[in-house]
Amino acid sequence: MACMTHVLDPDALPDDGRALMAPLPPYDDVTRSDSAFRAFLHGLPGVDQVGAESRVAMLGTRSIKTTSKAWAIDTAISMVDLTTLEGADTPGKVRSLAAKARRPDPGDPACPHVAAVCVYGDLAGVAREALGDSGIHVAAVATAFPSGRASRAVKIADVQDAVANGADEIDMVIDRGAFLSGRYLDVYEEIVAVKEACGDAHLKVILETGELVTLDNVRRASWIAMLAGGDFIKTSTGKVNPAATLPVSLVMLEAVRDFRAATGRQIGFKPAGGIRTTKDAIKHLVLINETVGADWLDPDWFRFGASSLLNDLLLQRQKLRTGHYSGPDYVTVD
Ligand SMILES: O=C[C@H](O)COP(=O)(O)O
Repeated sequence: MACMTHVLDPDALPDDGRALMAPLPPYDDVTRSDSAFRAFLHGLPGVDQVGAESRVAMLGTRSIKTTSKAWAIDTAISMVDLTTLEGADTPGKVRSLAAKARRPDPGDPACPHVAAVCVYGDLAGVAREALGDSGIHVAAVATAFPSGRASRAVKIADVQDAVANGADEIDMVIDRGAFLSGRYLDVYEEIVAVKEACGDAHLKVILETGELVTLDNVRRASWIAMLAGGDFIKTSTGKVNPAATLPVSLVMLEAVRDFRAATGRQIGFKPAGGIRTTKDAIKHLVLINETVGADWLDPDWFRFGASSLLNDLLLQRQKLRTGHYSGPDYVTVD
């Protein structure tokens, strides 16, 4: 992953922990108090929900040529965080997922590998070992995923454990209870603390947009996560419906676009949960291209969090190459 600039300037840190929370200019002042932060977040432009829905509906009707489709499928494969997040996960399941991540189509060496394997923290070591020097990242969910209901100390220990086990990407959940009761600074401070605990691991901040009620809240939570130093903002855990809807993705993409324009710092975006078809993936690629541009069309800056999307991408890829769908044993159905 390309080097990302940390939002904090370590040389500027006085002794008290609060200084750890100074975001980049021109926003260095907005977290000085609860009321200042609330005023900033509620002063962000309101989201036109009807406009967002009609824009994504319009983009969803775009057709793409067969040659572009082949490119889009391979690009989407290279952006998948291949995920298993079940209580019944075993080391064997993670090893077989890692094998699939490395060689999604064992019959075609030209098929790209995925971006990352995403697991619970206790299985990060198994994934790390199985992925070896493939260049595939190990992402671990942490901070009492998916509810986020635990003390901060427990969440930090969860992150440290996942990193010690070999995760180089941490997918944290925000405290939605704090967010929805207006305690924005608490949400912010927790992300800052988790980022510190990540060390060199990159941090994806899951907003769980299906619980945030409005698109205005999605915009506010995106800004909290970006100001706090998240490397990526991510829609959902995959455990709550609705998850990665296109209007939500549009709002979050606008947030990363506006944040880069204001601060010069680029933040990645990861829609996750409920993205199962090649059609859904291509709609997202069109949305990126139209909203933030080609700078984000790269696995360093865009990921799909998905457990079964890869299977459909492989089926459609095979269909493009051979003109027909392969038998049911061509992809593992999981
Ligand atoms: O982060 C990824 C999600 O947990 C996967 O959700 P999904 O099973 O709906 O693809």
